[in-house]
Amino acid sequence: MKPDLYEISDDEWDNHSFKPSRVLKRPRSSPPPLDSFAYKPPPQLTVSTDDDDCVEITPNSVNLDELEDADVDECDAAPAATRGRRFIIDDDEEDDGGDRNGSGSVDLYDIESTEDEVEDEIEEVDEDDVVGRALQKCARISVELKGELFGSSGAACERYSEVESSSVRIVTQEDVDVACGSEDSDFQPLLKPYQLVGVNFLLLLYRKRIGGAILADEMGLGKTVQAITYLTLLNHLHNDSGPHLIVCPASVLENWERELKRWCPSFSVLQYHGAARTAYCKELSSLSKSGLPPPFNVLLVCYSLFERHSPQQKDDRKILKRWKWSCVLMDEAHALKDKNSFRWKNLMSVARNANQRLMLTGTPLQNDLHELWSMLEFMMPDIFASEDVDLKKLLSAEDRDLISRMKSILGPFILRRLKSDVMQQLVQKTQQVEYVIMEKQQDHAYKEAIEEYRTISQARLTKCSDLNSKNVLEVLPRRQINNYFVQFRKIANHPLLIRRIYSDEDVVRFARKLHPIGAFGFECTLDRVIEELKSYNDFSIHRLLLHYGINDKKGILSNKYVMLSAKCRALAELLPSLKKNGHRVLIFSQWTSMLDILEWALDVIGLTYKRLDGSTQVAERQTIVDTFNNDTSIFACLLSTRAGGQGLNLTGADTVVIHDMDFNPQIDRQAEDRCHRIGQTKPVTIYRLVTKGTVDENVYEIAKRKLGLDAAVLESMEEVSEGNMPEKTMGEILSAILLS
Ligand SMILES: Nc1ncnc2c1ncn2[C@@H]1O[C@H](COP(=O)(O)OP(=O)(O)OP(=O)(O)O)[C@@H](O)[C@H]1O
Repeated sequence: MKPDLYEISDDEWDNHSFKPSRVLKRPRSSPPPLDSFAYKPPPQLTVSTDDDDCVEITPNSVNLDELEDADVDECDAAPAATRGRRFIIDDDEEDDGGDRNGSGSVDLYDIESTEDEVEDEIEEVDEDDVVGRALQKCARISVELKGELFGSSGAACERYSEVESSSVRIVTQEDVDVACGSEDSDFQPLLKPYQLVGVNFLLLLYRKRIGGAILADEMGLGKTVQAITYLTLLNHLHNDSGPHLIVCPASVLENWERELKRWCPSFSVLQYHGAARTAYCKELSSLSKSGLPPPFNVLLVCYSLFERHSPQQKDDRKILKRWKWSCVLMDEAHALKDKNSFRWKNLMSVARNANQRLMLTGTPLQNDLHELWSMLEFMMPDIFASEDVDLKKLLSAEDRDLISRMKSILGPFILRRLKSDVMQQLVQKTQQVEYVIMEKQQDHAYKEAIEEYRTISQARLTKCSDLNSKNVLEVLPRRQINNYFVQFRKIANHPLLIRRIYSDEDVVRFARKLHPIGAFGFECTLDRVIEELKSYNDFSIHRLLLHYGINDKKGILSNKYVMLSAKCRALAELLPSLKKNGHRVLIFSQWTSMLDILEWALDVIGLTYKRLDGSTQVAERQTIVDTFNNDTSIFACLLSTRAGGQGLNLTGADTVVIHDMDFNPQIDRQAEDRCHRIGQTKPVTIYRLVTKGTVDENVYEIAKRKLGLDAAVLESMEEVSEGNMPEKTMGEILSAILLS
């Protein structure tokens, strides 16, 4: 079965390409803190808010020819007028009334003729400078918007509490009560104060006709709730009842529906996935073809609808493109970090004509600045269009001036609050790195792999006699480097993830037994079965033998084999003591086969658990979450980092074990925050397992370095220092192991 959005199967691991990261050097001068809606003191600007304060942004349509996807049809050819956004500085139009075409009584003037003071803020840029041009356009709106956000009072609002009083100007909790309340329900829609600021931020951008926004609060601070309240208020204040399109990972579809019912009971919501999709697709198709409005206020879909090229998905997307969406809302919007992906392009072809593209993500900066740019381009394609320019080259993480400029200019479009800033009452989160030490068998397996790969590398090196290289990148093909690295990671996690116990002779013997019973299908030849089994790891062979009840002198493995790994042994010590002290645990791994082994380990240790990964039926996922949260007799929940790490509320646990870390630390951060979020009452502890003396340690170093970039762009600079780990790409790491 095709895995879910981010699920990585073992096969895909083999093809995984790890991107090298960059070292952040100490900045020449510290960039300012993120210039955000919530925290920035008012700039000392003299922006006029007199009449005529309207800016029209010149449409800069995305080149449709770039979309390779056959999806692009007549629906994409939106009139230019709908692409350009009007930005109104004048705030006295209380009856904005959903007039989002810029018609009505407001006067407009061209962006080129803004105030002199504004011009002073904007640097001259070269015409060919894509990034500079975009930032220049953005700066114009940014300057105007800042003036609007902080008012003319000039009152400083460094801290959240001050922002609360100075910025909450459009709606208050009373408005939320009226808009979200329902007579049929006891539910009290009470927003936390910072959430009220968030809803006001979104409403302000809507009223200013800014076509996009990023709500980037840290995970678990209630982005879903703020976004839904915002949609409710659009209906209540602006008579804008949609239709809205919400795109999210499969695991959180149910949660969205549930939260929509609670916070927006008046909306009709349709989940367009699985059985519901089959039931509604004809009806929706004929309604949209006839130009009739959709029979819902909110349509909930998964990202997967934009990823594939099946006729069914193409039809679905055609339906979506026929309607004009008010707000297209992307949850876990870092899914749009690659503007060359089908997902990005297909979703853009639906979202382009929406009034607003609202992005929710707790981790906006995943790896590099060009990924952030992809999101920005999605959010406001008119401004951030980069055509076919290679952004990777333009957006260097080492360009401190660029980072500083981006932070300052993007501030008004991105609202990011950290838990430490807004929720002093949120329980403490403690991070712990557990270095575990391999015992004999695992250590041998690791050393054997080093020897084997070293021999191959040295042989290659000798062949290229003119090379006296110390870099495997010059000696081995990229794919082989990836494979070696993955093999090292596997052994560091569990030696059963490679084949070492079962010899080729064993495999042939098992194949002779499995072939006649059709274990691989009766049409499969014996040779093919042997070939297939040879590619299996020890654990997979063991499981197959177990399944078919095949045993001989060296057949099914005994339970002691599951404890061959240092990590499993560490868990065998840690978990029972956690249980004894009343804790409950989420255990994350990136590999589904590792989760299988962990199930075995938990059985051996004698602990109860649930499991959720990409192969779990979407309809079942919320049930698993609810069962785990409510049934305290279940001690652990095993999750794949990709399918289980996003959006889920698992506050039933207070401890997280990251069994194997990701190169991208944001993925692990997402996982940690499944239980460190609103609703958590106990202090949370995160354990990261790192196998000593293996590439695990390098992965941990790389992850730490990437977090430094995140801190530089989105947070304060405190975390970035010269003490960062030395720059070691995967190639360099392998060079050190294999060519030394
Ligand atoms: N004002 C509130 N009142 C009651 N419950 C709330 C409130 N705000 C958020 N919650 C609850 O807190 C939990 C976390 O909220 P939510 O899922 O919206 O966070 P999030 O920021 O979207 O997280 P993630 O980034 O992980 O998706 C949810 O169970 C939600 O119902």
